[in-house]
Amino acid sequence: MASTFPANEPLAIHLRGVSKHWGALHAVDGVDLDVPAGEIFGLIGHNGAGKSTLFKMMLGLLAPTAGDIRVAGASITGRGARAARRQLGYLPENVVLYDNLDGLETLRFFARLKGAPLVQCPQMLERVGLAHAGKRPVREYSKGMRQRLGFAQALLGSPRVLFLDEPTNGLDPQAIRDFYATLRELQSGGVTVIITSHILAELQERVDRLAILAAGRLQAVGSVQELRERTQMPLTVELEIAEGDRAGAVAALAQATGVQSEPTDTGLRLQCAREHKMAVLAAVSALGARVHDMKLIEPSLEDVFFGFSA
Ligand SMILES: Nc1ncnc2c1ncn2[C@@H]1O[C@H](COP(=O)(O)OP(=O)(O)OP(=O)(O)O)[C@@H](O)[C@H]1O
Repeated sequence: MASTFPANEPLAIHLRGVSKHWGALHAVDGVDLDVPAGEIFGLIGHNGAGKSTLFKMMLGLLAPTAGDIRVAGASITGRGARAARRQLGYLPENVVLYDNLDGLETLRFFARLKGAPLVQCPQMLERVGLAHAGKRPVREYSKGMRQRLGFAQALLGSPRVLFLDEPTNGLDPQAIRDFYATLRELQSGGVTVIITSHILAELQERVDRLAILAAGRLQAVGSVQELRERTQMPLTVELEIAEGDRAGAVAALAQATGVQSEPTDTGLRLQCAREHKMAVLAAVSALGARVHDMKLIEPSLEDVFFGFSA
């Protein structure tokens, strides 16, 4: 499942044959993956698919049973691993914070652990929209504020590769927008982001590429559009047509394309294979003024996910 990039393309992530077995349980099983620097890359899968285990191995927190892991150009185990880890930022699924520390003290604590400059702490609070709360104890923080503080600690030390495990958990819609805007800014500075989420509609528009993991194995890697095309799922066409014109439209579309449409509250819906899209559009166009409006709906990332992981 490895992708091939030009030889001179710097790779942020390079995995070959990576496995983690706990006895008979193969949590991660023979994963090959390349992620070029500067990508926002999604990792999706059911509960227990192996996402967090793969994250922890890429971060050097968990030793693989087998395989080769290079992150930000260096091996994450053995010689040079310490230097390699300084290039990484990590927001775990459940970030542990100390309730008695305030926001700024929390970041200073993490900065010392990471060897990051303390001067970055107020800047990171500002970056995640918590500048006003820096002196408040973390026990008074809302869920979303705690999550933002967790994100701020992941940004300390200006990492080249960021691992974010369900980072938008507990964030409101505005905070989610701000969060992804920050990711885009980081990306424009060459930072690579590896992100997991169960909210597929949120990832769909925001990742450059993604991987689908099931039972520890990669099922597919590509952009959302590439995966849509690979699953060969049909497109949906919805037409708004006045009630009196619907029967004639059904017959005309069936005759021109062989595709059967079904009635909806406002008109007709039909599904067609991607390769028949232009023929269907031509048939719709031939219906002329009978069609008041039209929507062409691509399969969602959720559809694609179920297509690959079923
Ligand atoms: N320390 C451990 N010892 C034994 N098995 C483990 C350990 N950690 C994880 N596992 C198992 O490995 C498998 C993968 O777990 P992992 O946490 O990586 O899944 P995940 O994809 O992150 O799931 P979720 O979406 O629920 O967070 C699961 O079957 C889990 O029970």
